[in-house]
Amino acid sequence: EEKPKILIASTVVPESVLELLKSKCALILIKKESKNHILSKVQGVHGIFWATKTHLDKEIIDTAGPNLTTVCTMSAGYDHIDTKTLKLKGIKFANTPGVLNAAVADTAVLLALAASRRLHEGRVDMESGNWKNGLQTRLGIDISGSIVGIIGFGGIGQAIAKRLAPFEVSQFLYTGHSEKPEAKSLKAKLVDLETLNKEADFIFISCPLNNETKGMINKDFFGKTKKTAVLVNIARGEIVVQKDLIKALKRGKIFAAGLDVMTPEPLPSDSELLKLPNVVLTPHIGSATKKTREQMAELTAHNMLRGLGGENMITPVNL
Ligand SMILES: O=C(O)[C@H](O)CO
Repeated sequence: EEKPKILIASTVVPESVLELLKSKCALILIKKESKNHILSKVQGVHGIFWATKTHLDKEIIDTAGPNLTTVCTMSAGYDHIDTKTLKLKGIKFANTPGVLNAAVADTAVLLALAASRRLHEGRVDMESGNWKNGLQTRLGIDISGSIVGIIGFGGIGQAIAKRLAPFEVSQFLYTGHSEKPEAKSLKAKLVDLETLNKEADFIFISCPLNNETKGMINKDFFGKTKKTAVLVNIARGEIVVQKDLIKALKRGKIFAAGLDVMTPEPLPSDSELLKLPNVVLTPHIGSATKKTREQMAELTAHNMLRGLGGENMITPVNL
């Protein structure tokens, strides 16, 4: 019996995971992130292992042809995948939720502390010989006693709250479509976005990017934010209207921002975001620890093998 063929669009899959896949499948490894290159290799595959930010669009899915039964993305987010076409064609689809919650939530805490305590500004001042006198010009915002708002209270949002609870937060607020049972032990309260915005001292964005959330954090939003608020985004850049955020930061409509995600990525090196003292940036490294990336690759591979074998995948997305 011939082995199923899978296209692996990635340069980041560990050797051990490639070995596991090789034992059961014929691998077509794509090392260039170019769509044309992918199009030239994808025809006839049974599975697609997607670990690139390139959009997996209708053209690629169509070009793969009727053999294709299983698509697995090595990411929690799947805004870069044309799930509508997958659904239409009855192609099975899985992502990697859960295994990255801790690493991403750690990054959120890192950014919240760094932004609220003006890490970037202080460092830049030191480099330019501007230590200044005393602490009075460097005052930050406390997490202890603060109200923390979490937009999107899924696995990552909850992991952020769990990490921050020992910092003596006074109240957690969250937004979402329904009350989460996990919220109870954290005494987190479901509110609408406007209430969260009005009340929160720290605002974390940890929801998926989709039609509902795209551009949701915009000029109107910043018009109602506390001037002392700290915004952290570890989700997707496009949830925020970046030019509105830049204005809000410049005009003191909010205190600071910590961003792991932005628009576009990579961020152009002349972006205004890089020039603002009250912004802390990391280059989309939320899940980037050795252990987490390995676990994501392993989960993707197991989903793939199960999908191809006609078994239930571990973390399927119900389209
Ligand atoms: O969605 C995810 O898993 C992260 O953004 C890394 O790709």
